[in-house]
Amino acid sequence: MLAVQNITRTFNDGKAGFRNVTFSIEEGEVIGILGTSGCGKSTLLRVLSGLDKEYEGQFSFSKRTVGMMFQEPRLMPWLTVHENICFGVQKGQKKELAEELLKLVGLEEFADHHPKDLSGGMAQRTAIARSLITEPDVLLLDEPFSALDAFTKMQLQDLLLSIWQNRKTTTILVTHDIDEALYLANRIFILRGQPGELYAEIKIDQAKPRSRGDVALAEKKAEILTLLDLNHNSKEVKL
Ligand SMILES: Nc1ncnc2c1ncn2[C@@H]1O[C@H](COP(=O)(O)OP(=O)(O)OP(=O)(O)O)[C@@H](O)[C@H]1O
Repeated sequence: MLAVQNITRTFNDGKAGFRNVTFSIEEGEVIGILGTSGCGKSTLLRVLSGLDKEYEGQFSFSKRTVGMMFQEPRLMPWLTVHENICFGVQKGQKKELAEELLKLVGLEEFADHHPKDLSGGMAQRTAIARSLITEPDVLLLDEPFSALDAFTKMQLQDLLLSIWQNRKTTTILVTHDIDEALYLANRIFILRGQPGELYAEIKIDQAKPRSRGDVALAEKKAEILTLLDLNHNSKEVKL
């Protein structure tokens, strides 16, 4: 579905956002991208989305309709929920899909509300529905739930999971949340350094839905923390 070969993004000031990144993704996979702040995760997603064309190296999609979602919902304040979902779609088109998506994200009763009348979680639900209206082959999600409280976040992770179970949309999820990546991803890529490079890949074989308290996932979490240099053995802490 996606083959990325040795791509690097260097900015005008000569600094690279990330470098020498190579990977490939199969159709229907959910890929989590984890890495500490500033290692180039958002930059990588911008390149893959086509928003940023100033990169070296190559990547190709075998199919390519991309849906994108960001940390903040980026809704048009003067449009209703329904109109926001259909934004960019020709008038009168995709009517049934819009209704289906409203139901899917649980906002049927709020279709005529404006963004100012929505909670943060409802606004992100609207953004999820909007990213799906083009029926994308791949969803690119840049920390989509990181501004939400813990409970809303878990609800929306479950919503994303049910969307994936229904549609098997190939998904790349950039996140700071290791538990989120472990809950949703088939593979997790760890970026490290500044500029970031692909440092490790962790495969998560557990079938979905997964239990958030799964012992095997906890072991993977410890492995990831070690890879990120964040798993400090208490014996080594000097006071
Ligand atoms: N337009 C730009 N011009 C110059 N440097 C940039 C630009 N955009 C990003 N960078 C730099 O590229 C590096 C990677 O930034 P990026 O936002 O991709 O990191 P990130 O891993 O997504 O960080 P965070 O997790 O904090 O969102 C940073 O050092 C950043 O300052």
